[in-house]
Amino acid sequence: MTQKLLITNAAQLITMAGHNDHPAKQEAMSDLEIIENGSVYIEEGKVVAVGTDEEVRADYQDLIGTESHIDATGKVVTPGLIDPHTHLVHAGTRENEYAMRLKGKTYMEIMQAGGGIHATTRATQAASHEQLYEESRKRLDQFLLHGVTTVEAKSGYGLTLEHELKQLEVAKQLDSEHPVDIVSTFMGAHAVPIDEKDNPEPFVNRVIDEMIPEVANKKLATFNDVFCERGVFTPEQSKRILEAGKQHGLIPKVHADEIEPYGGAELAAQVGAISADHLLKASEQGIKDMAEADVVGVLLPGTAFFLMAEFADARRMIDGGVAVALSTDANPGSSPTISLPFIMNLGCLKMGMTPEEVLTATTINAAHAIGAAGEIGSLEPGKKGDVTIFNVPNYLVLSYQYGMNHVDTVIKAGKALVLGGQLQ
Ligand SMILES: N=CN[C@@H](CCC(=O)O)C(=O)O
Ligand SMILES: [Zn+2]
Repeated sequence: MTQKLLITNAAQLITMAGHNDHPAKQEAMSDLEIIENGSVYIEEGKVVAVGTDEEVRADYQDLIGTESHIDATGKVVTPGLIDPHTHLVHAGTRENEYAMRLKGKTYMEIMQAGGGIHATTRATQAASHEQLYEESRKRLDQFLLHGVTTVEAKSGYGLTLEHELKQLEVAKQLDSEHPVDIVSTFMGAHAVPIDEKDNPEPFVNRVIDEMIPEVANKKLATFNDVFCERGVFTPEQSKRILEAGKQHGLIPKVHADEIEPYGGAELAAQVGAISADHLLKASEQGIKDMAEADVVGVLLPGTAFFLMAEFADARRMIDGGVAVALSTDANPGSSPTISLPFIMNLGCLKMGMTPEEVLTATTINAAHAIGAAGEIGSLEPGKKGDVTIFNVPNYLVLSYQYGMNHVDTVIKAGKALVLGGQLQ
């Protein structure tokens, strides 16, 4: 039987149409392409028709009132939200470090003393494939309940070939078994193993000579990411790792200028990265380089919030011509949340973004940050039938009422998986 779904009469249908070739920049980030009293028809997982209720309803009258009909009267309909930067697959939590930070220890001090990423690495190495799968599956359910239909997921808590592969294989299995789509990133260069911290070169060489070829050979990742930060990987080491990935078809991404200005944004532009992420301390030159090289700036305000750091200057980046996307950075150390709607609140309240810009940043621009704008990120004929319906009368309420989950319905490839805020 043909799979059909008709969504009718949304108070606002936010389509985000028209930005498939390039991410939205500057004024275009405010261009939501809203249809009032809008309807969408999805068939076999793909969007077929988008328009006013009058236009669309006429062709699909027979579905009204059936199981294949969702009445969105009084609600806001958007493309399924996309989270373009997560550390989804990991074991355990680090609330003990949170308590230490509240007493004055810094994130980097904790990491350099063997905690931080190293603590989660120990837990992730010790966890079985099944344990990691189960922990991560629960997080994916939470993402779905918060309106997210696609996430990027990084490795980087394995730090050996065996355990990096384990993380990526868990992500692959989740991608095929859980309705939320996963796009994978290899991040073997997330930290230098603590017992090698005084001599990182052999580890850098293992990432380049052993891990990257094997990950690429097994087709376990699309992207290759590196934590370019003082005390972690230098710009020179990062560049070697990213160039090596390119040789094996892995597209570069950079954890850039998170703790201090370190040339990460400049490096992302130089190597042709698809995105540079964090950017709290990005330099003027780095922002200029990113705008010119079309590197998407993935901003993670949850991390600044949770590390009690100064927020990235989204306003300066958008005005300077950088296409901005937003993400949770979901991870156990610097941003233990899966709430993309809360990240949207922070985008407005702490980074100078407008309600229109944060919607663009979590839909079409987020799709561009993971190279998926041809398939997701907007509601246009031919795209995946991924839809989020919010129980609010207009989109301004989403960024105005903060810390709340207004998600009512989530549709993945034409199938309703969340109804009335509940997983089905
Ligand atoms: N900054 C580097 N990596 C992660 C944090 C990882 C962790 O603390 O476990 C991030 O993006 O914030
Ligand atoms: Zn990260």
